[in-house]
Amino acid sequence: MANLLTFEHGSALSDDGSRVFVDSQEEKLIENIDVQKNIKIFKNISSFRNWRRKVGSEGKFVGFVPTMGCLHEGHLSLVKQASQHCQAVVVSIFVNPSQFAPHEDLEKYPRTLSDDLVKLASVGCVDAVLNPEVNEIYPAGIPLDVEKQQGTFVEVKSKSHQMEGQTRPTFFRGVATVVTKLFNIVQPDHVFFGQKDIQQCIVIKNLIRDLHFPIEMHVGTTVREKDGLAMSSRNKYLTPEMRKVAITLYESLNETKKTFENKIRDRQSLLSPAYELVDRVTKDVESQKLGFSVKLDYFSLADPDTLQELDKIDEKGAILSGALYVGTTRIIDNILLGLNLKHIEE
Ligand SMILES: Nc1ncnc2c1ncn2[C@@H]1O[C@H](COP(=O)(O)OP(=O)(O)OP(=O)(O)O)[C@@H](O)[C@H]1O
Ligand SMILES: CC(C)(CO)[C@@H](O)C(=O)[O-]
Ligand code: BAL
Repeated sequence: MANLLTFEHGSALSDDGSRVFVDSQEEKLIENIDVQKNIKIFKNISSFRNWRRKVGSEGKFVGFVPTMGCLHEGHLSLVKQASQHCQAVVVSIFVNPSQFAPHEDLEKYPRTLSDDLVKLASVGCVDAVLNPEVNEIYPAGIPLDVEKQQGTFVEVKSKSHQMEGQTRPTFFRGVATVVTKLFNIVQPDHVFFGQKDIQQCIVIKNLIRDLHFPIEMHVGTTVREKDGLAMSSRNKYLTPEMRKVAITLYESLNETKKTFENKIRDRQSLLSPAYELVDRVTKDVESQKLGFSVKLDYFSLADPDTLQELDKIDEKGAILSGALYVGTTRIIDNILLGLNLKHIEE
């Protein structure tokens, strides 16, 4: 690596303005990623913009995968999808404070940058990683208490209060705000989000439309572990005992899916088997005294456009989703009934 200019402890600025890491642990990583695989790692928005301008002037389409890091195969599948649509792929790694409520896990959220970079390098199709500091993204600061916040925020009304929004009332405001900022910085042509966070996809679809972003959104199917558990960075929090129990959420959604496939369409008959399974597991875990508890947050059977809860599914289909606490870890999942992902994308 030529002409490194050290500018803060543990990191350096290469001559094209991209940031690389030079502490002893990561020195090898630079050779691996920055030189061999040619991933540019940007800490700084203005140096990213220089790179973006150059890529645009070469006539390349830019695909963008926003993440909070602690990458797994779900993220990598979006990266691969991006490389099929675009000549340049950007991944952001930014744990966004504004989508965490004060009681949530911002502090302990896994931050695994070195591992993430190795994974991205192994995919071989990532051109740039944007890893900004919180104060650059939020120049006015970002206290988690919404009442104390200052500056500019984005809300997608009528899509943010249902389902996930009931338990996390300011979550989608935080997501919409940071995604708007990231879209303004990255200026992508195509963006890639995962079905696992299906309501987030719907919020972003509306945001792109309402704010006239010239961006096409793609939704990647949920990548699952062998037993069916949706991959998720927060699965890291689960102990082996919790991990076994976590599959209950997907299994219960599948109970409802089987009922739907038997041509049943009314809410109560559809959701009963799911509630029964969770109830059974909740009691089992309690009686086995495993040292943690299981608690259902919600099941939702919602209209795919309005996100309103349905009493009956019609030809339009429905989003079946749920959230389950396994100990203090909250996992989410969903299955589409009678519609496909194209409907969510368009
Ligand atoms: N299992 C998965 N399959 C496909 N895409 C996924 C999967 N998990 C996450 N994604 C997508 O990756 C993008 C970045 O998500 P994020 O970094 O929050 O990871 P996460 O695993 O969802 O984390 P968390 O556990 O905090 O919800 C989002 O668009 C998300 O929907
Ligand atoms: C879209 C996102 C990166 C915004 O912080 C986050 O909500 C996520 O990882 O799903
Ligand atoms: N993947 C969604 C990020 C969050 O739950 O904060």
